[in-house]
Amino acid sequence: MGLGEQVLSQLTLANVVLGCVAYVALKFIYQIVYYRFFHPLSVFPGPFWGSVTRLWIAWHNLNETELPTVYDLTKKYGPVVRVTPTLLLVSDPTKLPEIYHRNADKTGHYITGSFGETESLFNMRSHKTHAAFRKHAAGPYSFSSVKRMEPLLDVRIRDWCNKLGEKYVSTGEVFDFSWYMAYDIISEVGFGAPFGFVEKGEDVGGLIQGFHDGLPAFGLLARLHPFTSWIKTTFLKKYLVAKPEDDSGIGVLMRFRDGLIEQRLKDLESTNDLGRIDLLQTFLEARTEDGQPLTMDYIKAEILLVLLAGADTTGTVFQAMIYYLLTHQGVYERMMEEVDAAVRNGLINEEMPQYAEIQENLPFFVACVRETLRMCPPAPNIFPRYVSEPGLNLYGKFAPAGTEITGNPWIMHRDQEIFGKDAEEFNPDRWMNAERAKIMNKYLFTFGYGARVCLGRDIAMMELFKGPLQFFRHYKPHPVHGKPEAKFVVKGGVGYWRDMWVTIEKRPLVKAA
Ligand code: HEM
Repeated sequence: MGLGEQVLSQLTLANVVLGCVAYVALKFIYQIVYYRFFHPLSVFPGPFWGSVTRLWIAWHNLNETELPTVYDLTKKYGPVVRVTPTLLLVSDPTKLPEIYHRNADKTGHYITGSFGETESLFNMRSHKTHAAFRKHAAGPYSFSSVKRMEPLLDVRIRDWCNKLGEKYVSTGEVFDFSWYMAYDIISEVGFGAPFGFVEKGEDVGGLIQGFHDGLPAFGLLARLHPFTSWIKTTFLKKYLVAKPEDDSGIGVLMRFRDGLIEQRLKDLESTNDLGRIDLLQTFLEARTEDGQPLTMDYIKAEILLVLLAGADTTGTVFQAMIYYLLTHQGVYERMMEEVDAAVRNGLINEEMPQYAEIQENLPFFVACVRETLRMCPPAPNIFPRYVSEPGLNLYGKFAPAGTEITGNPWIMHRDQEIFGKDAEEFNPDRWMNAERAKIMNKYLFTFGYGARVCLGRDIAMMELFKGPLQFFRHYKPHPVHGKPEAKFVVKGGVGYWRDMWVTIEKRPLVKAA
């Protein structure tokens, strides 16, 4: 029998299966040995499984254990930990400028799919492409535009405060302090009308639920990115990429967005000037260098991003602030004394305090907001970038160009060198010293860092200074006993509070003397 025939005679189904299994096993062993001992990042410390496969971080992400696990690892291994075969997690905030410099490209972690197929600013990986597109969005999001939106925010905050009075103070009803005001404000500044969360007192159209349901896919797609890029080239793509036809998850928000845009285009058919100052209108009016409008797919992606990035995040910070003040009675009392004195002395408008007045006259209240943003960033996530040429020296070890590198705001904000020995504690006083506050602000990572920093930061800050202030002036929240304890959960890299059960009582409203 010839050699060929001998080989063919062995080609049974069992042998083929065995061969495949052996091939996969050998490849896996090769990957383990290579990544653990020969890869350039093998000089950095990290957990065994994390350093040889991305499945380790994906698994923790899915189990909602990624944040505590990697935080513990930074305590064990120091300021740089290898958390995937190709990704270094840095916990030292002074490294932020080197990681997030202006030419740093985002990595494949920002793969599109979980939020739809078209790239928004958030997903654009090349810093050059991003810079070209960010120009179009910079105007609408600029501080002067946001200042013009302040009266819109005032209307929503007023509505919300009234609604709370009607629905909860008069009945004494227990409720789960939620994001409703934040969602209505975002739709007001984004599309010129509230979603109606406050009005209806419910999660309209299941949008919040849809967002939360979409988070595990967001986290997984990103963490398994070389693999998910490949899957997107196969027939399985249709199961990975969110689309408006989906019954749950991000599809719900996409349908909602499409309805809003369709309505706006219809309205524009009857008149060219709707007198709108919302973000949707500014995107529709934006023109490229050669005078062309932005494509509808791109506008849709940006508008979805406003919904995804703007509402839940601010709502979560608001919830966190309630939580910290409920659990730090002394801080709450000091904050309220400052607020009441400022109203009595005519330093802030007694009906609706304005953004500039708050910043100027309520230092301790402002410190409480900043401390909440430090302690509880609503995206306690990884934000990876590629190290660019010629590579990066990290505490005597070399990370070559192309290495993926990231910080995580939740971890960086607990750095004791920058934020103090009590960095794990909620202590707004740390912000009361101007010199110290300047340094801490420099390394605050809640809104990202560098050229890709959050575009909606001014909108969020205005909302976070005004909304909680009005709430605390009008109402005193009380924790509810006999309900599950409030818990900060992180899904797919996005955090939110579960079980923020409170009752509220009306406070006697302080007036100007
Ligand atoms: C407390 C509230 C918010 C937090 C903590 C937050 C956080 C962030 C972070 C961390 C990034 C950068 C991500 C990265 O480096 O990959 C980002 C980007 C972005 N955020 Fe926010 N955000 C908030 C509110 C908002 C609001 C209210 C809007 C819109 C109305 C918004 C719109 C955006 C946009 C458009 C980007 C992409 C910017 C770019 O890549 O050029 N965000 N946000």
